[in-house]
Amino acid sequence: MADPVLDFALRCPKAELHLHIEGSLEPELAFAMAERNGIRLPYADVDALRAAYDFADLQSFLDLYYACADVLRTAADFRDLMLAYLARAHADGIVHAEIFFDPQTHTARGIRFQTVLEGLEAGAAEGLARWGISSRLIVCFLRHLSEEDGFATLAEVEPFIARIHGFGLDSSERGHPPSKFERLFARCRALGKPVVAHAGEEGPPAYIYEALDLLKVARIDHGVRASEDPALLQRLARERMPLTVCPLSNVRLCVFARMEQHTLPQLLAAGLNITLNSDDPAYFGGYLGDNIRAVQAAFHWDAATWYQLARNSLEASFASPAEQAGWIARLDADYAALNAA
Ligand SMILES: Nc1ncnc2[nH]cnc12
Ligand SMILES: [Zn+2]
Repeated sequence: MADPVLDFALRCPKAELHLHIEGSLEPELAFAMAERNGIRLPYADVDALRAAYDFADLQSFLDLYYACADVLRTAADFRDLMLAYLARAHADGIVHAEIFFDPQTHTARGIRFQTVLEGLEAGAAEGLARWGISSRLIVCFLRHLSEEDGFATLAEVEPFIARIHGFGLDSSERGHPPSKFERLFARCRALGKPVVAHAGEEGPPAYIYEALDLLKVARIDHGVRASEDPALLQRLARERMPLTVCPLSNVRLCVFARMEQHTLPQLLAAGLNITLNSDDPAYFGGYLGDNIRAVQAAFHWDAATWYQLARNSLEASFASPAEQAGWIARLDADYAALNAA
């Protein structure tokens, strides 16, 4: 490859910490599942579905994302979905992925939580066997639904709690502040699990404060609107709070008109603990490698910046200190080889 810095950024060991497995459903796979499950998607073919990926905001994306998730019916569907994602992740140097899934999207359609979990775990086990890629599952609550609905979902999750590595909050952000879920997240933490939340994607900086102070999150998902609040930037930097930023997602959902207008450079300059992620790669123009290429084309970062981003992702993961140390040793070796070349 002609550009050694980009080559390093693409190949070095890294973690993906913000990935919705339902958002990795490629149109080809969606149509294959629709056919085998006897479902009609409201699009003529793969091209017509892809042509609908023209979003004005988060809600316009979510409407399509939930409609497509209807093809996921059996444990085999969830397994295939997971394995397809892990294949792409492995190709992008990802050694560890923390994967969101939305149980309410499936249980509301009559699919049992256990079916979803077993399918995802089967895919994860196969990904580990084939490529050595490690993964963890994070249950996300849909914030457009009530806290009561979230508690009912948590009751379905609890028999399987040892197999769940954290809890998150996603879906329509505006009008659904983190404070709506304060009691639910207290219960998740009492179960001994770390919690994360989408905040400051479309919502205001106040939602980021609420995620920190009321939900007591270990990471902020997105958080890009923190750039509007200097005091918040200072706090996030001081606390070394990880932000799982998803650049292509932000452009596709019109948070920023162009990649060049993304606030990533400001967030980095403010000393924030930034990680890069793909969010919903089937819908937003690509996987982590595509995000890295798009960001590098816009900002031309040096190898030290890419090293730090990869390191941040490994250190902000919920993997054990021993696992992290092993991956960081490999990252350090790759970085030393680049600098020696
Ligand atoms: N980018 C995103 N924001 C909020 N909820 C989501 N669910 C899937 N992708 C999401
Ligand atoms: Zn997300």
